Amino acid sequence: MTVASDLLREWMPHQRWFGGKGREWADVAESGFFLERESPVLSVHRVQVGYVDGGQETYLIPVSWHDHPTDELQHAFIGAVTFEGRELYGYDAMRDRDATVPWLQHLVAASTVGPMHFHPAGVAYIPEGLPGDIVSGEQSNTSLIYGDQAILKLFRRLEPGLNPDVEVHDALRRAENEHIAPLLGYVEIDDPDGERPPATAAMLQRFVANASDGWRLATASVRDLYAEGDLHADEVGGDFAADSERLGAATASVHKDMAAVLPTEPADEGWFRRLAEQMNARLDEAIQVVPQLTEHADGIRAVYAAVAGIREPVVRQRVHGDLHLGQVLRTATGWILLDFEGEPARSLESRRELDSPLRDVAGMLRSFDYAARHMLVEQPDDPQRAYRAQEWAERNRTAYCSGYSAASGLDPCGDSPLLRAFEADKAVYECVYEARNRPHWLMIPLNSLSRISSGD
Ligand SMILES: Nc1ncnc2c1ncn2[C@@H]1O[C@H](COP(=O)(O)OP(=O)(O)O)[C@@H](O)[C@H]1O
Ligand SMILES: O=P(O)(O)O[C@H]1O[C@H](CO)[C@@H](O[C@H]2O[C@H](CO)[C@@H](O)[C@H](O)[C@H]2O)[C@H](O)[C@H]1O
Repeated sequence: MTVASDLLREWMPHQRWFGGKGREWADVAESGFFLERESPVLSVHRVQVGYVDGGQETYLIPVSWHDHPTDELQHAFIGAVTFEGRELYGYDAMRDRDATVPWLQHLVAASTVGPMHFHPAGVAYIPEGLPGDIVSGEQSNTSLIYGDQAILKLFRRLEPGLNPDVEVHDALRRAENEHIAPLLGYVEIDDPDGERPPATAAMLQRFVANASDGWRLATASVRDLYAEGDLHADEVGGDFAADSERLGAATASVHKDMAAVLPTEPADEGWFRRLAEQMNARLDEAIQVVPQLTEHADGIRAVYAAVAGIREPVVRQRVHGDLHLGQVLRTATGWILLDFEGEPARSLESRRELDSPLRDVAGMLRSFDYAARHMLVEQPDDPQRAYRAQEWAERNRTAYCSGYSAASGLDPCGDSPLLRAFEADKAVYECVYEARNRPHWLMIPLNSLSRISSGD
C-alpha cells in the first residue's frame, strides 16, 4: 500500500485535524493494510512525520478506493494511483458513507484485522449495518454519527497506550455518572515494531440526540445581549447564567466521580514548583510561535511564580484536561461532558497525569471569555460592546463557580493564584492554537493575557 504514500503526504497537511501545521518536516514514512478488500475497498494508513524540531507524530488515515472517479465524492478525493496494473481513485474514507459501515460491523464481531483489534464494551446495542455521517466542524479528530444512535471518533494522532477518552469514559460509566455519554466500544492498533503498547484508533459511544453544544448556546446568548444595547445580561432574552450554573454543578459531579474511581494523590510543594516550571516552559515555546506574547511575558511569569509558593492542601486527580463550551452538550435534562482526551497537542503520558480540577474550571472560564469576545474580533474598537462582553463573561463565570461550589462544597473561584495561573497557561496554549489554526482569532487569547498579566 506504499503507493498511497505520496498522495497522503500531500493531502494530510491541509486537513483540519493535522496538528503539525507550521512545523517543518524532516522525514515521513507510511505503512498501510486493508481493512476491507471487497467493495468498499478500505485501507488504513499510518503516516509518521518527523519534524526538523525533533518531534514526531503518527497520523491515522483510512482511504476508500474506487475503480472509477465518483462524482458524489469529489469533495473527498485524495488522488489516483496505479496499483497492480489498475487505476484506483482514493477518497477520504470518513466522507465515503459506504466505507463507514465496516467499523461497526467489526466492533460487533469483536474482530481482529491485521494489526487492528475491535473491542465492544458489551454494555449496549451497537447499530450495526448503518452508514455514518461525518460531523462537520472544527475538530482535532474525525467523528461519524450512525443514525443518531452512536458516534465513532477516529483518533487521528496515534500514541501508544489507551487513550484517556476511552479510559475515563469507561471509569465514569462504572461510577454511573449521568453527565457522560456511555462508551460502546473502542478500536486499537498494534505498534508496528511490537515494542510499545497498542494505540487507540477509535472510540464508539452513545450519540446524545436532540442536544445543543454549549458554544452554540452561549454565543446565541451573547448575540442577544449585543442586539440590546441598553439592557443588561439578566434583562435580555437568552440569558445563559442558569445554564452556566448547571454546567458548574455537572463539572463538579464529574470531578467527584473521577476522584472516586481513578487514582488521586495529595499535591506537595514539589508539584507546585514543577507546575510553575512547566507553565514557564510552555510560555517559552509559545513565544517562539507567537512573538507578540513577549510583551506580556513578565506579567505572566509573575502569575506563575505565585503558584510555586502555594502551601494549601490540594488533591491531584484525573481531570478532563481541555474543558470548553464546545465539549459540552445541553440535553433536555442537563449537561453532558464530552472528549476526555485532554489537549490534543500534549503527549498521552502528560494527559494522564494527576492534576488539579481547577485546570478544567479555568478551561471553562476561558471559554466564557471566548464566547463573550469572539464577536469583538470584527469590531475591535467598540467600547460599548467590549463592556457588555466583560459583563457577560463575569456573570456566567460567577454562575458557573456557584454551581460548582453548591455541588461540591468547594468554591473553585475564590481568590486563587492556582486558578489564575491555569487561566494564563490555557490562554498561552490558545495563542499557539489560534496562530496555527485561526490566526484571525489570535487577538482573543492575546487580549486576555494582556488583562491577566496586568492584574486586571
Ligand atoms: N456522544 C455524543 N453525542 C452527540 N454529539 C457528540 C457526541 N460526542 C461528540 N459529539 C459532537 O462531536 C463534536 C466533536 O467531538 P469531540 O469528542 O469533541 O471531538 P474532537 O476530539 O475532535 O474535538 C462535539 O463538539 C459534539 O458536537
Ligand atoms: O475541541 P478540541 O479538542 O479540538 O479543542 C481544540 O479546539 C478548540 C476550538 O475548536 C479550542 O478551543 C478554543 O476555542 C473555543 C471556541 O471555538 C473556545 O470555546 C475555547 O475556550 C478555546 O480554548 C481548544 O483550545 C483546542 O484544544
